Amino acid sequence: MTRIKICGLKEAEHVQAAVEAGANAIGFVFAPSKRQVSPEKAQELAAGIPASVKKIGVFVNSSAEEINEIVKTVPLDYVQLHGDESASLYEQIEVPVIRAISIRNAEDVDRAFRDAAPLVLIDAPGTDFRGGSGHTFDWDLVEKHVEARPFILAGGLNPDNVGEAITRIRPLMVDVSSGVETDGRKDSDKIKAFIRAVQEVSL
Ligand SMILES: O=C(O)c1ccccc1N[C@@H]1O[C@H](COP(=O)(O)O)[C@@H](O)[C@H]1O
Repeated sequence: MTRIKICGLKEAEHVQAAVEAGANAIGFVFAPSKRQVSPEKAQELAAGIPASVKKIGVFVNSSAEEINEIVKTVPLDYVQLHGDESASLYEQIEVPVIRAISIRNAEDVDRAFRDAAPLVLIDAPGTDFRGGSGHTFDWDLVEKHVEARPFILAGGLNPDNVGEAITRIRPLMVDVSSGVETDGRKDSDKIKAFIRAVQEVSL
């Protein structure tokens, strides 16, 4: 079944809703963002997440030292890099890297599918921040690459469009933030609806 990441969580009730509904991964944003959490808050939230649910930290242009310091505080399983980090940083980080690449054109898709990171995430370009814009990108650009390697799909997903995304480009994992919010705050009903929508199409 397609795996599910719910990103940008800051409150225990939303973490609980995501875990109980069947999320496979929870994302904490440590980068500048309206969804940013402190390492201490993420540590507290992570304590309530079972080991089977992966904890993923989102960073933009932090150094390996800064990232590894947070990995010591919060038991992260992966770090997701959304900035201009080079591949040489990957091996300096203590947990596996998910490389996020913004897709504007076919060259960006080629670059994403060639990246050296253990996992790649393809996303729409950010607006105010380096991700989490709530916008989709042109999924047609990806269709010819989908067999090349497993990938994570992000960017403007929501309970209404995630089924079509899975059917068309078959990602390993789908990742959502804006699409499960109401008025800028996570919404437990939308989190559950998103997870249900993935489960229905993945049967
Ligand atoms: O969510 C953020 O605020 C954010 C800030 C900086 C970098 C990445 C961020 N989030 C990631 O963006 C994508 C897509 O989110 P959306 O569903 O379109 O809102 C997702 O991978 C988040 O992890």
